[in-house]
Amino acid sequence: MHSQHAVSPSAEHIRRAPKVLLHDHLDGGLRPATIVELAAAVGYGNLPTDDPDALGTWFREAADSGSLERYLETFTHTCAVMQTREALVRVAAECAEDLAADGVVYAEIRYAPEQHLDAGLTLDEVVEAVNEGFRIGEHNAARTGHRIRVGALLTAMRHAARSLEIAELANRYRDAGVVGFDIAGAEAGHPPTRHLDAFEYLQRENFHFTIHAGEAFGLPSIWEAVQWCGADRLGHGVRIIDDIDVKDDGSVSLGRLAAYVRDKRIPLEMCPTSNLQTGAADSYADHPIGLLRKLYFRVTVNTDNRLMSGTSMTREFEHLVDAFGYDLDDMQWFTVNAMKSAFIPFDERLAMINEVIKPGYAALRAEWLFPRG
Ligand SMILES: O=c1[nH]cnc2c1ncn2[C@H]1C[C@H](O)[C@@H](CO)O1
Ligand SMILES: [Zn+2]
Repeated sequence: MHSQHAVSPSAEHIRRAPKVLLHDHLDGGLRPATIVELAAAVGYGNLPTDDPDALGTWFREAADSGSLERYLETFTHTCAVMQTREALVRVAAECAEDLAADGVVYAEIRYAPEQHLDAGLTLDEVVEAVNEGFRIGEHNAARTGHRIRVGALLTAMRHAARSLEIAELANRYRDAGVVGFDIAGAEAGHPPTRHLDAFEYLQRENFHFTIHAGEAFGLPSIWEAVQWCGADRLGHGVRIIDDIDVKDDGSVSLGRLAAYVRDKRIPLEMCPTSNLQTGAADSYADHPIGLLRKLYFRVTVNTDNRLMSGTSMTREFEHLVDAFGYDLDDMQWFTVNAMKSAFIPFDERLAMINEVIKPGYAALRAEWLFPRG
């Protein structure tokens, strides 16, 4: 029997397959050439180099330190050039265009509005500029035949004290382009429970949020995010693996927390390349995503920071195909998982799955039936 299922998808297949991205930072995905141009326009003189190629390499190498704290230092440069309305509109538009060209059909892009106030913008102006950029990017992408929908997640920085204000901001724009809330930044020493008032506010408002947890710090951070804060999803969550015991005979037992996360279908926003750079995993083949997928956790595949990780959704899937032998069915499984876990309304998620994602994979799977010439 000739079956597409046994065929490893090519890079071109992977790029054309519909993909869903839930965890991607706006300030971690700029085009190097755009950073150089914006820096010149706003007079930012601290870039390590003005050559776009060299700058792209610099970001990847600087982020490849094995430490989340050092990784996060590289964002000083991207945030520095994202302080004006024009810059934010442009960066957001290019983000949507780049993702659409990579075959992403739905994306939730996060950023921290509080990091874009240095030149005098208000929080509301930041949100409105980014939303405008996403709409422009969606429109431009559609004109080139790539349809994408982009929603914003507003991030509060976990070392700062503005989380309630940012949660209120997110809720204010919830029917105007913002689909949820997030907490990011250095994990060790900044437990999510410090931001309980923000999470409780969002719960009272029936709004959605995800929390970066279990990346640089282990199970206690995941436990707090889930059981104290009520996170709808976990950013990374890789350390849930510490609560899973694989015995020599291959049998597996889950601790209480891992069982809870799986039973409740709590989505894990996994970002393999980012995890290798910050030291949360040693290699693609050793990345917990392989075991978690086998155990049917609600795993999703994400880019985190395309600039710092030199990655894209296509590249993340290429690495996983190499490491675990995934085929188009696996890709569809990850993609449907992600769409089910999105923060847009249920009927829209279902329509994306049934009208866009499944038909897209079906068309790719059927290609072997037709001669190519
Ligand atoms: O992987 C991450 N973990 C924690 N914080 C992160 C990660 N990637 C980016 N950030 C931070 C740096 C950005 O400036 C901020 C908002 O996007 O979120
Ligand atoms: Zn992140």
